[in-house]
Amino acid sequence: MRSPTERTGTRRSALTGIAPALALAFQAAPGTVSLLVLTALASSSAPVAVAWLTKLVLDRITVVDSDLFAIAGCLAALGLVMGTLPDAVRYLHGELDRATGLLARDRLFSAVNRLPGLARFEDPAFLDRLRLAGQSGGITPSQVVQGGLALGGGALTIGGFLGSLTVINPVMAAMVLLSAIPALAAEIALSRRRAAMMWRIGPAERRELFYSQLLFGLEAVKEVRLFGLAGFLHGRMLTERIRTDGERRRMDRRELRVQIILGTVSAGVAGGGLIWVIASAGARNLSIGDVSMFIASMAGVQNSLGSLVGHIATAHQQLLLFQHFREIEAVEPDIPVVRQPAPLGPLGKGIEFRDVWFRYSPAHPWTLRGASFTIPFGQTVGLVGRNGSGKSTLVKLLCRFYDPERGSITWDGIDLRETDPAELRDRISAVFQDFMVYELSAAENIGVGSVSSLDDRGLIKEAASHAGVHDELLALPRGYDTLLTRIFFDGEDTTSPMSGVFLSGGQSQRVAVARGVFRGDRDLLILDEPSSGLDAEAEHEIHSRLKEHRAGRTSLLISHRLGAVRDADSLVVLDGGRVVEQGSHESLIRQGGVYARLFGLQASGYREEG
Ligand SMILES: Nc1ncnc2c1ncn2[C@@H]1O[C@H](COP(=O)(O)OP(=O)(O)OP(=O)(O)O)[C@@H](O)[C@H]1O
Repeated sequence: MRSPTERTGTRRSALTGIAPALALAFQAAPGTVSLLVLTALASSSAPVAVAWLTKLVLDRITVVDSDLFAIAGCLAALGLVMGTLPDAVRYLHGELDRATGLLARDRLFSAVNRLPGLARFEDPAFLDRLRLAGQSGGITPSQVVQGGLALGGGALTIGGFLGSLTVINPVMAAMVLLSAIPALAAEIALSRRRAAMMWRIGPAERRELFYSQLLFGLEAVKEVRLFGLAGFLHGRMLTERIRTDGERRRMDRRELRVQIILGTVSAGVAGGGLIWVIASAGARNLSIGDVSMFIASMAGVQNSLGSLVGHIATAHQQLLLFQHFREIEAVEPDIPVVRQPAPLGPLGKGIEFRDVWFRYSPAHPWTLRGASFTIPFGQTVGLVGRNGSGKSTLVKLLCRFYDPERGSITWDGIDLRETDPAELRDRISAVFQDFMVYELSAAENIGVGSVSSLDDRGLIKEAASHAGVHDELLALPRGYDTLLTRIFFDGEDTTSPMSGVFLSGGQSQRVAVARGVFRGDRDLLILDEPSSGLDAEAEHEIHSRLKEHRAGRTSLLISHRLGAVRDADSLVVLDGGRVVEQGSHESLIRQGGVYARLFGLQASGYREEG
């Protein structure tokens, strides 16, 4: 038998979510919730009042007097209330949805932003949970309020009608009430199955989204067109959709079968009641008013019970999905965060990797196998090695996106595990290999390197000059205010200077370098392949500028172009997750090992061309 976690992706019972969901709704919109309670009271008592007033009218119809007109007046007023209330309720629910949606989103994103590392974002189950949490977080509180009000209001209506029905025929009243119990049980079971189904189809929905993004996105369009991948991806996307549709169809059919059975039971009870009431009226045991009251009560009880059961089932299903929201809110940090982190001062001595072992998960092979080396204060260390040797992984450990499984990385002797990740990152500037171009203006693309100085245009231009991209940005249609995008436009007219531009790969990389430079005087500068997309002249220029910028700063420079790192104070050669060579360019060349061989290969390529 499968565990609850396997079935619905969550271990908690739906009922434990009621209080947090209601609390979220009250916190988001207390006034709206109070108004909804009042409208629920009014709309649930109105049908009972209408049924009683109709009975009174029918019983007195033979004597037309002022009382009859007064009752008719009340009926008209009630009709008006019943006619307008649904619109008011709809509006109030809309308001509640918006308020809870905003608050839930705020809380969800705050919880995700609290995660210090990267591991959760690489975990498909976490991503599925995040998607369901995003869907349910905003809706569930409002659905639970709706369910609660339906429960209270429904109880009022049902109580009123059942009382009336009991006066006329207590057996029938009991039968109507009893017929609702299997309906409730069946609907609850169905809602649990639906929640489990939504968790089960999560991976297929994620894959479908991935294929559709490839088909519609700009990122893959060149390869998709050139390799003729559209049909292949389209087919994969439809296959995933057909798979999820199949699951949904099976669920809908199951629901249909249950609804037909429940409807038949309910119609049987109503039909039996009708036969009895007609027979009793024929035998003159019931008045016309009694008949009208019986029919209204029977219909009222059945309708109210039906909608009550429906609301409970919907709220139950939403509550099951709401557990994902609660689990994301309560998610544990993916790297251990100490309660009282060691204060991290400005780097004074250096950073030391000591016998660092790391793998991305126990299912993955070791990426680093006992790497040891030092980045001394004020010096530049060049890190080189074959593809997949673990260079970028070392950078990620240095930024504490993950912790080593064995060994340690120390900052002036303080183990990074003892530090606050935010404080550590505040002391680091980096240009990553897989740098970002944000859908923001050119100035903002540089300014986000240090958000507190986002509006300092002078500093932004200085950083752009350092990265050799100032003239290009100045020449854009709106200079530094031009959007760096091809997708989002400021205006309808895509030819206007308001529209965005798409920079070339090398230009984008220089903007990323400017962002790293703009971050300012941090203790450690990491440059992971900062010039991989640049032409030879630009590469030479940027390395000279970065060399100037690095002077006296502690930095880690990664590059496959060994000419760019040979000037580093020392070089570390990584192979298969181990440091295999260390030293200056000259000493490594003399050593005649991996570095000397790689350097020789690159140099010979240039010599032949020369
Ligand atoms: N998020 C991840 N999850 C699992 N494995 C990963 C992840 N990132 C990297 N790896 C694996 O770790 C190994 C080292 O990757 P890394 O990116 O550190 O190498 P690198 O030396 O920077 O390579 P390159 O020169 O190609 O940039 C590779 O085998 C890679 O497949």
